[in-house]
Amino acid sequence: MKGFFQLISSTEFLQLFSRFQPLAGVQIPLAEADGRILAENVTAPEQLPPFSRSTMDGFAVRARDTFGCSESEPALLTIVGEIAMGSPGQDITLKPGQTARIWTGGALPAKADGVVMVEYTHLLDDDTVEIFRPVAPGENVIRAGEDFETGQVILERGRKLRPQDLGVLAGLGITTVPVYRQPQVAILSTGDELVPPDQTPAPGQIRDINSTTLAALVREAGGIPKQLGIIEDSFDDMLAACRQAVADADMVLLSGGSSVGRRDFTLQVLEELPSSELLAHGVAIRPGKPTILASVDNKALFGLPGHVASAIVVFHLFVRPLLRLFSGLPADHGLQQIQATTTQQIPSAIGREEYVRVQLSWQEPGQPPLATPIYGKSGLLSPLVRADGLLVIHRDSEGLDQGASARVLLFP
Ligand SMILES: Nc1nc2c(c(=O)[nH]1)N[C@H]1C(S)=C(S)[C@@H](COP(=O)(O)OP(=O)(O)OC[C@H]3O[C@@H](n4cnc5c(N)ncnc54)[C@H](O)[C@@H]3O)O[C@H]1N2
Ligand code: MOO
Repeated sequence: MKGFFQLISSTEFLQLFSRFQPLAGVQIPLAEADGRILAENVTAPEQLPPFSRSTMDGFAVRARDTFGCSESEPALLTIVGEIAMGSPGQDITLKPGQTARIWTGGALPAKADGVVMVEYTHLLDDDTVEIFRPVAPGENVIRAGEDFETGQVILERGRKLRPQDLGVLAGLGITTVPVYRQPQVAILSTGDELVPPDQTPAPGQIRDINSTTLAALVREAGGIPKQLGIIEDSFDDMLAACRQAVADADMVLLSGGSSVGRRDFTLQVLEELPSSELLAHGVAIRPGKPTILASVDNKALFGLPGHVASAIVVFHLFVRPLLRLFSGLPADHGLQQIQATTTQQIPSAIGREEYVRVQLSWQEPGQPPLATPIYGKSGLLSPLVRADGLLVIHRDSEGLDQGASARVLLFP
């Protein structure tokens, strides 16, 4: 008799990922690097900024020339020039008692170490300025290399690039970036009852939901989804489709046909693929028990449960971590987690880790949010549409009392 699950724990399931490696690195244009994961450390090839710059409009000074000055006893300085924007400040060297006009972002003249804001000055004539407030050395100046020094590691491998990171790279003239290749994920739905969303189902048929939800989840997790459509419950069709999918993608998500139904070929198909290794068939979680994982070299094939909610839950718990591993990130779900307080008793059966869809309501600041379970069969989407996240109940627990504190994984 085929198809009895050999349930492993969610922790054991995640440990299976140790056999997979991140995808290779590729060089991409800086303009396309937002949100991508760095595949190498990046060091600064030069200083940023390359020269000391003023942060204010005013007068570049030798700070000690302003010491002790005030409204009643201004310092008198001789204006020896103006630093035009984009011109090298070092063309001018300040001698004691001298100053130069400067604008925000302008390059400091040689020997200058501070800038007096124009508000605290008064022009006596074209060559002489009164200074009413002293400045300390370094005041109103960003010194050369203050952001980054030459040779400093500025961004580390495994970092998800953010807009400010791209700004640093632009500032340093790094216009191609080494990032991990994004995983290509083939998505296949199986079932004779399925029709594409743009078709009207005949009696007994339903529209394919999982292809759409899984593609969106893949994209959100940093992968590139390829929807390959619906395959009928035929062993030969499924094997051919999977062979092609494995050849073209880094990961294959098959939904439906993972359970013990008469025509559930997923397991056989995954076992039949050349060089495939079945890693798991069944995981002790609810929903999501009939989840399959197989590998073909460094490629992963998931048989996800057909029930629409189960497929989403399994994606968050297992597909997301492996997509992150392929992308160069830690092999965890990467979802935000919070502690929440239950508004009612939540029963659970011993033996399977339970992921309860919950709606959160926020109390006063500093108080944990309240979590209210939204019950519904795993073939329904409405509970997930209303839910903010998944509350986790340990597999050895019979459930939670009202007012208990529990961990909630937040949907991205
Ligand atoms: N006797 C048993 N029956 C079932 C068991 C079990 O242990 N013993 N497990 C149940 C659980 S739990 C789940 S989850 C499902 C898993 O089923 P399969 O992965 O084999 O998927 P199917 O049977 O093909 O479909 C289940 C259900 O989901 C609908 N479905 C499938 N694909 C899609 C799609 N792309 N879009 C929308 N809906 C889809 C399908 O029509 C079925 O209604 O098995 C239980 N049964
Ligand atoms: O475990 Mo199934 O995946 O309930 O829905």
